[in-house]
Parts: sequence; structure tokens; C-alpha cells
Amino acid sequence: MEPIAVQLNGVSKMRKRRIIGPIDLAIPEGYVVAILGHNGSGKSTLLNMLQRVVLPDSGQIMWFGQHYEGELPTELREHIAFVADGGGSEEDNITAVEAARFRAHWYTRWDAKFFKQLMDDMDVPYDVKLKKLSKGERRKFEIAAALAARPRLLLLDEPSSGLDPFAWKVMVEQFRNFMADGDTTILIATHIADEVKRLADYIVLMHRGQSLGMAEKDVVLDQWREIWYEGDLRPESIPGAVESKQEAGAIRVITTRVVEAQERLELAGNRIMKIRNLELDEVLQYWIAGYAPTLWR
Ligand SMILES: Nc1ncnc2c1ncn2[C@@H]1O[C@H](COP(=O)(O)OP(=O)(O)OP(=O)(O)O)[C@@H](O)[C@H]1O
Repeated sequence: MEPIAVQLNGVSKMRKRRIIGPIDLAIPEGYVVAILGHNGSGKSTLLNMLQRVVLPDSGQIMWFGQHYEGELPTELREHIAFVADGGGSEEDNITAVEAARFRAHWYTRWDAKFFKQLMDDMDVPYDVKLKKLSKGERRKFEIAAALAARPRLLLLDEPSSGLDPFAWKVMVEQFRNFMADGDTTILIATHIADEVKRLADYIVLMHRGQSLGMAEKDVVLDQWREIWYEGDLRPESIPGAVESKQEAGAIRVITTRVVEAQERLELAGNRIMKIRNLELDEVLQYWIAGYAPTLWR
């Protein structure tokens, strides 16, 4: 069995408008996991609980197989890096060089050479107070500093926020290189399909404070198809059919079992006109409605 980076057992947090949880989740070590969900679904609360900025009201969290009462010990915290979604910080009035010096003290695996290389590649100035950087530059600095910490657990809240499309493309390359030669587990809270498509290995879907499970990204993107066909086969008899509609003499059916569906249609002598993969947001809509893809474990 794969080693687990973080495990949540019945973790919940009471918020004014809703309860987040109870969440049961096991995140395998060394993968990129996207926590997907609409606004207010509990993604940031989950990330905050994983760095103990927010304390759960009940349930248990394990980090690399260990449970801790109270504050997380330094030996663990120096292996966790977090990039929040915007906002200033206590580092506002210092430069990137000074911030790097500070972080090098804190993170024992700090990689100064890698930090410089990332900052140069992304063209971020070193000698300007962090609060004077543009939104995108600040974001790049935060991500460079998080990667240079060589954390075992990296928590990212909407990493592409504030980056222009070109900068985001460069950033994706940096993440991929980073993942290729490291053992870091990355959790990305997001509702941006491109972040998921380009980076994630797994998807966790959060909805109204609940986790609807975790599935491999490739399964999520591959399993759902829209088939258009002509003929007299009733859509309800097509394997995996979850929805169908008659339009302009053709039938449109959504299925999770495309191979069997195709066989059934061909066997019945119906003509398949078009088959299309569903987009991520379409799949999520069905997942939320109760038609989950094949879940991991
Ligand atoms: N500090 C807080 N105090 C009270 N309620 C909070 C607090 N932080 C978040 N909430 C509430 O908890 C729920 C989940 O919020 P959270 O920020 O975790 O969602 P999210 O999925 O990250 O949303 P978004 O996509 O908008 O960033 C929301 O209803 C929010 O109003």
C-alpha cells in the first residue's frame, strides 16, 4: 500500500453558515491532489486545518502517519509550505532577499540556489519590498519561496491567481520539474479547470462542506462521454447512461461506460454520430448530482 502523507478521519469544523465535514480522506505521498469545489465549499478551511491554522472541532488528522495534540512540532512545520490565496503578510516590509534569509533559517531543506534560479526564470525583482511587487510578481515570489523550501507537504490556494497566461505556463513547467525530482505531496485548492488538468494526479471534490471522494484525474476526464446516435434504442437501456435528450432527430446520451454503450448501440443497429469527452465542469456537475466516477480505493 502507498504511504499516506495526510489522513483525515471524521474531521469537521463548525462554521457560521455550514459545517465543514465530517471529512474522511487519505492523500497518497508524492502526488498532486486538486481539492475542487465551488466558492464556500470548504477548500481553504481544509488547507488551513492541515497546517493547524484552524483547529477542527472533531475528528483526527495524521501527518505522515503521526497524530499531534496541540501545535504542530517544528520538525513537522519545517516540512510544510503554504501559499495563501492573495493578501499581504508579515513579510510585506522586507525584500525577497531578506525574506529568503528568514526562510532559510526556518526551513532546514531551504535550497538557496533553486530559489535564485526560480526568481530569475520568473523575472521577479529581489531588492524591492514585497508589498511593492505587482500581484503576479508577489505570487511568483510566494511560490518560488514555497518550492525552494523543498517541503514534504505543499499547500497551494489557487496557484494561478494573479498570473498572466504566459507566467502560468512557465509556472506549470516549474511545478512539473519540481515534481519530477522530488517527493513532495502537493494539495491545490482550486476551482480553475486548467490548474487541475495541467497539474493534478487526483481530484477531491468538495461540495457544501462535504468531501464527495477522491478519483484519479485521468479517470474523471476519461470516464464520461456524450454520445449522439440515431436509431430506435431507448437511451435507458444503454450501459452507464445517466442522462439523455432527444434533439433534432438524434439522441444525446451521457454515459460512464462508453465501450459497453458503443457495443450495445452497434449491436442494435443504431448509428453513432459523435462521441465527445465531457469537460471537467460538466463531470463535476454529474458528480455533485450523485453520479461519482470510479473513486480511488
Ligand atoms: N474564519 C471564518 N469564520 C467563519 N466562517 C468562515 C471562516 N472562514 C470560512 N468560513 C465559512 O466557511 C465556509 C467555507 O469557506 P472556505 O473559505 O473554506 O471555502 P472555499 O471553498 O475555500 O471558498 P472559495 O472558493 O470562495 O475560496 C464558507 O461558508 C465561509 O463563509
